[in-house]
Amino acid sequence: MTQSFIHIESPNYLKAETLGSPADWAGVFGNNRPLALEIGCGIGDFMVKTSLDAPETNFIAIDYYNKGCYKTCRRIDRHGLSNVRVLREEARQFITERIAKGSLSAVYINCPDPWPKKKHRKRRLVNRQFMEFLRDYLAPGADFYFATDFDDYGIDVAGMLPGVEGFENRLAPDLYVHDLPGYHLSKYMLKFMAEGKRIYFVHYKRI
Ligand SMILES: C[S@@+](CC[C@H](N)C(=O)[O-])C[C@H]1O[C@@H](n2cnc3c(N)ncnc32)[C@H](O)[C@@H]1O
Repeated sequence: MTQSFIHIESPNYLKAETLGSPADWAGVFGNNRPLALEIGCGIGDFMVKTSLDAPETNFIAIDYYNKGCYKTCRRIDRHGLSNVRVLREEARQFITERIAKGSLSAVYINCPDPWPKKKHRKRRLVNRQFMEFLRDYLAPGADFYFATDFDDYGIDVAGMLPGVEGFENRLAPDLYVHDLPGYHLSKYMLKFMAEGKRIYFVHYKRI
């Protein structure tokens, strides 16, 4: 069955091709506040809760899922949020083309696709190569958050990050925790927790 493409009519929905490379985010938001990015925002529930907590931060929420962007925009608009913009974009391409190096104050990745089959693991978004790529776009002191319900993905990322230069573990001596006070729970986290699964939270700082 083919899914119909939803046209998104929202003042907070942007088309990347209308932006510069890198984009002028201060111009987009009309201020020079810190710039945070959520990759794979899904339906936008985490983004709404997180951006409501931090009105002094500008947030970009991206997902390459059209319906997710639509739902995220609906939520953002309903809450009258002016500090979030949504784009239907693939993470690596978007960051490369639209984000200035050293400019992100935080990156959030919640429940990225786990690609559970061994032969598909190389398709996972977060690995050493991705972290070395992302490192250049983070400002000094920027936060990196990763959360997954998938044991093997959580343990892999938690075990890989200490070996990536330029990051400091904010949860040390733990490599990950199953409860991160103050961090909002996303739709997928809640779904997996209801199934009795534990979430692996990882939190690093760019040094
Ligand atoms: C399992 S869902 C989780 C959604 C949400 N973060 C949550 O926790 O409820 C993963 C989402 O990430 C998006 N996604 C996966 N890889 C992506 C990429 N490379 N760039 C942008 N979005 C991506 C998918 O389209 C999907 O909406």
